[in-house]
Amino acid sequence: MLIIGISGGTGCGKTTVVNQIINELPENEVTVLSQDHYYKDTSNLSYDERTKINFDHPNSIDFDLLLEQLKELKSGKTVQQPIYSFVEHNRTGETVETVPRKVVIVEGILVFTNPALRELFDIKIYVQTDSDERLIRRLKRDITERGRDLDEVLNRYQDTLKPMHLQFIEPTKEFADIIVPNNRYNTVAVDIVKTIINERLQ
Ligand SMILES: Nc1ncnc2c1ncn2[C@@H]1O[C@H](COP(=O)(O)OP(=O)(O)O)[C@@H](O)[C@H]1O
Ligand SMILES: Nc1ccn([C@@H]2O[C@H](COP(=O)(O)O)[C@@H](O)[C@H]2O)c(=O)n1
Repeated sequence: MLIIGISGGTGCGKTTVVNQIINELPENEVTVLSQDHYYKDTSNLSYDERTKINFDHPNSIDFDLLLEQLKELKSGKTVQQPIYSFVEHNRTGETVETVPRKVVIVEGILVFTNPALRELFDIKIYVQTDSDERLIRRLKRDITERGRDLDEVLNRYQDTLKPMHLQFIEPTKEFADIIVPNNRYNTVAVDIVKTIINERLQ
């Protein structure tokens, strides 16, 4: 099994790059663990309290569960990945059955901040996109897909997202084996990643 970590700031295009990699590889060869599904369970808090959580700080992530499930996949076991709702700011209580495959991708803004997780990655990829471009993408996505409005996204950007990006995410670029520039769709980089994956699988 080849375990690939993919990180980079919000809106940089991690999910898009993951989907491009999946499309380039044979069907059923890739399993994805998304850090977004491992936000801590906060059912003990009210909705208003949940909106105030700093979702860009490593403490918001249940790294214990993410690590445990990644290790289980590595040992050939199927896991139940939690499903998260960005509208409710909480886990839905449902899970998705996730099977071990030749390639396991773990993607998320904070996955390179955790040393134990970093140790498990055979290849670390950082997707690099300018912050203005990321903010524009984030605004469009959060308004159309995550039930947010302009003020919510901009306030979160100023209050937590930008400072956390500079403190925790950007510095983890130094751990990357490959940096993918993604201000534009970058099919050349995806081709290179595909070639490396195929070489490592032989
Ligand atoms: N290279 C790109 N050029 C333009 N839009 C992009 C590009 N990559 C991703 N997007 C768009 O930006 C938004 C955020 O991308 P996404 O892959 O969800 O980022 P992330 O997973 O890093 O938050 C999505 O709407 C996606 O379609
Ligand atoms: N309830 C939540 C949880 C997280 N976020 C934001 O999601 C971003 C990470 O996801 P990407 O897919 O964009 O990498 C992160 O920046 C959090 O601020 C949220 O808005 N609400």
